[in-house]
Amino acid sequence: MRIDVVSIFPEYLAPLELSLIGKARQDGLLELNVHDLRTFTTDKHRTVDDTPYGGGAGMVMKPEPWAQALESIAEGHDGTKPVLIVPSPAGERFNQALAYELAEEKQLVFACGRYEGIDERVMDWARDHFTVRPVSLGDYVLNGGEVAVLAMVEAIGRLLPGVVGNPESLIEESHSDGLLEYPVYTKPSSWRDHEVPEILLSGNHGKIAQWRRHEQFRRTAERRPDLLADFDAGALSRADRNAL
Ligand SMILES: NC(=S)c1ccno1
Repeated sequence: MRIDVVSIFPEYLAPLELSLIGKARQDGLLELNVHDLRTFTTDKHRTVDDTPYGGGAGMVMKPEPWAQALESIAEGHDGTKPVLIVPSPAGERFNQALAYELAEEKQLVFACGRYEGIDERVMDWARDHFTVRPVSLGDYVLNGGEVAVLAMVEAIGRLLPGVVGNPESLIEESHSDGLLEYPVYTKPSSWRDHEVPEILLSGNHGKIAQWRRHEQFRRTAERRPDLLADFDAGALSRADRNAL
């Protein structure tokens, strides 16, 4: 996969040189390019914003630098358009399912807006060259898209083949099966008068699996009942029914 990020603060994306994503880049599992939007300006002040038509507070990002930046990045992929992801509180909600969907793409381009946002005509123009997807991390407002890109690139990048050491660890994570993950424990079995659940010391793998599944349902009901509302009751296995 190729990922491109366009920002007026490219240094904000430096953490993507670290840890799992950084190693994936070094190993050639992921190509990641960060572009400074100001590179695509033509005036001596390298201007990227201007006042909004219709009035109102703040500034709006000018369209031309964005069009030039995006034109320089878009690669043709045997007829499929790259996906242009625009982090925005006005976007579709990012979740694990969308992370898996986007991990299948050949090229993702992230446009980090600042100020009051990017001139909407950029999105209209971009639809001829990209699949344009405004995406929100959550119902809150950040000062720009960079923080959201860090989160999304990590969530997507870790799903790519070879990035995490043990692919098994992706299977039982929160949201991988529509439920929150079960609690985990390690040595010592007794710690500051807090004990590891006996069942986990029993060696009975069937009972342990049942206990873990029950904990997933219990936690999800307690913390995220909305997820249970979406959970397909018809998909409940016999093991699930026993765990409930
Ligand atoms: N909620 C998101 S992703 C966002 C981007 C910019 N401001 O908020």
